[in-house]
Amino acid sequence: MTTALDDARTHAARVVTPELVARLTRGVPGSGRTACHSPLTGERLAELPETTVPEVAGAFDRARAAQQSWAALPVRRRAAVLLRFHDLMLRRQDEILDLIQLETGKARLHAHEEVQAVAMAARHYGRKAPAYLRPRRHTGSIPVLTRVRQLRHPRGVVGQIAPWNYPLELSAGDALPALVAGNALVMKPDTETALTALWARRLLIEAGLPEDVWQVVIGAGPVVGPAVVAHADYLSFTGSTATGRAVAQGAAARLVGASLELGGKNAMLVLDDADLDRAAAGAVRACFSSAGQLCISVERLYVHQSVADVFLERFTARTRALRLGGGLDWGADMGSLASQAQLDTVLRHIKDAVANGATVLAGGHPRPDLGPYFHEPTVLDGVTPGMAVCEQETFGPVVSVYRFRDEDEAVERANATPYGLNSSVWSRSAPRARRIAARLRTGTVNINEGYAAAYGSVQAPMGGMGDSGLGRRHGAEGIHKYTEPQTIAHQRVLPLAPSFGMDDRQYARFISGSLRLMKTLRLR
Ligand SMILES: NC(=O)c1ccc[n+]([C@@H]2O[C@H](COP(=O)([O-])OP(=O)(O)OC[C@H]3O[C@@H](n4cnc5c(N)ncnc54)[C@H](O)[C@@H]3O)[C@@H](O)[C@H]2O)c1
Repeated sequence: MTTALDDARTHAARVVTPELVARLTRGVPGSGRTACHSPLTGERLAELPETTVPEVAGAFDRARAAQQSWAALPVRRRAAVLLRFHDLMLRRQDEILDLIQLETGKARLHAHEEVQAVAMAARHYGRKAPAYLRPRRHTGSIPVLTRVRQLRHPRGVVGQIAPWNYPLELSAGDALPALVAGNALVMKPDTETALTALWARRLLIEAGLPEDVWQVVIGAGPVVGPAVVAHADYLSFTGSTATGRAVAQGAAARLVGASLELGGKNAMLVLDDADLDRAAAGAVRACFSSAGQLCISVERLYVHQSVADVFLERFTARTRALRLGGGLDWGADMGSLASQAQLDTVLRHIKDAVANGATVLAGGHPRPDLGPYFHEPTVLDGVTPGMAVCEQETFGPVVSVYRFRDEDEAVERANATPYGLNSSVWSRSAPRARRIAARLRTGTVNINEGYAAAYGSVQAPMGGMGDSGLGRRHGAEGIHKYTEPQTIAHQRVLPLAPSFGMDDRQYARFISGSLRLMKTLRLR
């Protein structure tokens, strides 16, 4: 009889062949050697090049040289690469789904969320980049006489640092707007999920990206990360709040910009008029997608006291029914945690909560029979302030349930965290839900959805308030951050200085008169 571990080993050997690793790592600078592992087995998946600090500088040199001719292409030519990438990725999605599952341990459905998100970003920026980057006219200092055009130049070489939890979305998804804006890129993925980022890079090269425009460097975060920060013209960081602060300090010292997509402790509010079946199903998805290792997943569930018992019965029944597994097929609803460190945090948070009086309504146990880092989806009740699970991001399949009396209390408690990434409100009354949504201090709010409605709306900005970060991805903000706006003002006929024999006083009067006239004519 084969075990889950035997199956995972067989899949790993079939998918991650030496030929694939050689093809994906071609061009990655690295005189050292490191390795990535599969959470499904806990064993080595592939040996990878390890980039030294001087080699990171070399990657920036190559990217800088390649950026010139990439930026000189018309935007439409660059955008066409994204559209071809979109088609290629959808055609070859099984390859990347296998790889994401092997590198992260997540269920195929959750790996597919990444393919969907990256396809949407590729299509959005592939179609809209020419409009986002088009030169704009503005009303000048003296209307008609001052002609103003605003250009958007690429920043140069963007340094991108990515985590392991959504390795396709947080590598390629964030790279696409930077590249289409005319930048080159030096990316440091998490070593454990570097193959996924490298697969996306190789596919973009097949779609027409010049080889050197996207460089990948691999190595330990505290070594290679600061080397990226030391050379980049702009930084795009996704990861924990603690590391984000260090990156922001490095960027500040060099006076380069940075966008920081950081952690969360996201709340879901179930109001007394919510559709409880829909809310229970939505909560399962919002809490346990990618085994809760999703920055916008729900870790705090606030339920109106009048519906709490009914809601909890339905929610816990659905939670217990989730099928756990690590097969490279569509058979599991939830996969593994990504590492021993993730499992340790989950075990520590549950143990601390239970020791201090919380009760486990569903789950609560690791599942070593399925693989080394599997853990049941877990629902906790009776969690109180001071418990680790109440204050800190768990980043795992653990949610705490709290009851509230009225809207004001729900909003106040949902906002009582330094984080401000995502939240969700469940109600049958749209005006009521929208009113509450506007009071929540988070970068995105979903109504009658956990996270996907806002995240999937790639035209609209997504990002965090407070300790959840700075800057936004998606939409205009998600591409304009990768550009330097430049204003070119052309003064025609009348100079902006005393002229035509006027002295300073006459000139000042003339200007004041013009300002009044402009106000009367509503010209500015
Ligand atoms: N807001 C978002 O969009 C978003 C998305 C996904 C994950 N996250 C957050 O990411 C965290 C989980 O990811 P993680 O554990 O990989 O985060 P992390 O901060 O440990 O690592 C993120 C990346 O930074 C690198 N790094 C580590 N030390 C560094 C340093 N000193 N300088 C520069 N880079 C360094 C790592 O190697 C990795 O590539 C969670 O807090 C999660 O909420 C946020």
